[in-house]
Amino acid sequence: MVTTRRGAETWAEAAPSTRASAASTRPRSSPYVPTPLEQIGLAIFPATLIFGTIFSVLSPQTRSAPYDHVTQSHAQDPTMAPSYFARKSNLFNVLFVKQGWGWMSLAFILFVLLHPSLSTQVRRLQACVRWVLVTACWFFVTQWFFGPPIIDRGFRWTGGRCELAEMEVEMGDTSVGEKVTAVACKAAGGKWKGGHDISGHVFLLVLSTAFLMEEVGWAVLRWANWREDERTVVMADGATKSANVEAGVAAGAGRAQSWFGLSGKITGVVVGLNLWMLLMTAIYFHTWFEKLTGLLTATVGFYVVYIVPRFIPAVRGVVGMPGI
Ligand SMILES: CCCCCCCCCCCCCCCC(=O)SCCNC(=O)CCNC(=O)[C@H](O)C(C)(C)COP(=O)(O)O
Ligand SMILES: Nc1ncnc2c1ncn2[C@@H]1O[C@H](COP(=O)(O)O)[C@@H](OP(=O)(O)O)[C@H]1O
Repeated sequence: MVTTRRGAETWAEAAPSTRASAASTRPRSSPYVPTPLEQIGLAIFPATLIFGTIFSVLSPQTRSAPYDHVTQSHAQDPTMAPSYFARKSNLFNVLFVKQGWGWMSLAFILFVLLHPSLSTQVRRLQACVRWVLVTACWFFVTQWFFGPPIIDRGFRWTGGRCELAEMEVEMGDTSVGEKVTAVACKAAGGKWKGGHDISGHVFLLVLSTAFLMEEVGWAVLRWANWREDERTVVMADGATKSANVEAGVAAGAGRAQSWFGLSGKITGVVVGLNLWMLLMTAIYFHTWFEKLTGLLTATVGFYVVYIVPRFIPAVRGVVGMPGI
């Protein structure tokens, strides 16, 4: 907790002049990189992946369970799988992650509609624009990108193929090999093998968690004025200023009320489940490199939606910034 000269006051209770002088002496964060607070939040993702990967190597139960490199999973038989969470059929995977974008979107919509910090139509609209952008990113990477999604295109560019499709190509149907996706291949009973398979689970779980952390985190921090907003932005004249100069509502407007509200708490549950399932993917599925590329792909989406607007004023004018 940050205290003032008198020692007993919290940062939020301090006089505005005290906070202003502290802010002016504090080094400014760069608009080109996440703030120190965001860096702490984002570090959770690589830390979870590293911990899970190390755990999978050290755990005798996990190491001794048979692993299939084509399906990127351990034996699925309940008597042989190292854990309930090592099975693709586990309920958290089937009902939660496989519908993960839907759950994240539901939590977000509830937050936009119910949380008092998003009191104006402009704030709600800009939050929805950011959702459309991250949803387009998810859609292009995992569902469709003018044909097969980016994950499937990457798989084929790196030499992967559907074994069944290859057979058909040999029989003269050359169009099949070009059009096939992981879903189509598996549905046709083929084996999707040989390429680099970016982890869709890592991508989805990281991007949707980072999205909720940005949207709910900054909105609640400013609403409660629990901590000084550290974000900086590049203005149209090239000057770098605190993001507060563009804020429509004073920080701390909701200090006397419930900070998170029901919708913020629901978001917390989705974030908690996401992180748990990210850990399970880290322990039981994929190679470390496929998890890393899942993380990097999500990081690109995060950077475009949340950091780029800070240094391109025209983009910021359209998408806004959470909590501002
Ligand atoms: C030409 C311009 C086109 C612009 C297109 C813009 C984007 C439009 C998006 C339209 C759809 C939005 C709908 C959003 C509502 C939903 O949430 S959809 C319902 C829920 N579905 C999911 O959440 C599916 C999530 N699952 C996955 O993404 C994948 O299953 C996976 C987890 C990433 C991995 O799958 P595997 O099979 O395990 O590999
Ligand atoms: N945490 C998890 N729990 C259960 N299954 C998981 C999982 N993480 C990944 N998987 C499974 O591992 C495979 C590869 O996942 P992805 O590429 O999305 O990261 C998928 O198999 P299926 O496609 O056969 O369902 C997926 O369901």
